[in-house]
Amino acid sequence: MTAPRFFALVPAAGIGERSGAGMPKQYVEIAGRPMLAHTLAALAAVPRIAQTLVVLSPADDRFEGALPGCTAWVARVGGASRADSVLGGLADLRSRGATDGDWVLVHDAARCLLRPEWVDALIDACQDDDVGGLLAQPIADTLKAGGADGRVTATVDRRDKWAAQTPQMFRLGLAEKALAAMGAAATDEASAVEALGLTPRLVRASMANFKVTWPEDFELAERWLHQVGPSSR
Ligand SMILES: Nc1ccn([C@@H]2O[C@H](COP(=O)(O)OP(=O)(O)OP(=O)(O)O)[C@@H](O)[C@H]2O)c(=O)n1
Ligand SMILES: C[C@](O)(CO)[C@H](O)COP(=O)(O)O
Repeated sequence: MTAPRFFALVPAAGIGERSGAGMPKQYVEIAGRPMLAHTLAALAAVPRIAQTLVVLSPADDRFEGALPGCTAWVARVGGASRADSVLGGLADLRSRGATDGDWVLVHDAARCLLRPEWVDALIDACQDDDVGGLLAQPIADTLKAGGADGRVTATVDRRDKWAAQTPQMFRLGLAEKALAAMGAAATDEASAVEALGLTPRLVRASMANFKVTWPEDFELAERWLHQVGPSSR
């Protein structure tokens, strides 16, 4: 039996509506480079990852101009939801020779502060696991549930709560089966795997691995990137 390989899959087919950027947020420049370029550079710095596949929207006309010379594989198979885009990417990986037993690390294009050492920590923690797992961060704030009127409806016990991040690492066959069963309702791979009755492993990362979502997040990401410095990207 051949050893499983590790592939990264970066869904980058979103429109970035909440960011207010007026363009897909993965192409907004942060510290002089499109956000997507930072994300791919972090994954390229992980020697155990055999190859990274970027999933773009079929209508994407920015990628080649924004990331010239990019050596990642590209598949224009993005769908209406993140889950659809990931499923399209998994099928593309399969068409390139990946098999059920290979590991796939799905990572949001929008988490551009990823550090290679967190990816290594995830792989170390999960490569012998029966299920797989994800980077995550224990909740540090008191958690409130809110109603449509903008008022608190409850304070939620935070003691066992984690904020799910990416990469999320599962075997190709399991990720495909789980996402196909749950469909667009799956906001991440782990929730789809959980719906099959399995328990993904939580691997602590850092708050710095946040997802650029809102307009103010671009400046925050830029500040972090300047602190980390270009040499480690
Ligand atoms: N149909 C979609 C929706 C999202 N994504 C990707 O999934 C990641 C996480 O999604 P999110 O942060 O929600 O990005 P957007 O969907 O672009 O943002 P918004 O919801 O504000 O429109 C992003 O890298 C995004 O490009 C995708 O590939 N295909
Ligand atoms: C996958 C994810 O980043 C984990 O926190 C998140 O679920 C993506 O959610 P979004 O609503 O598509 O941004």
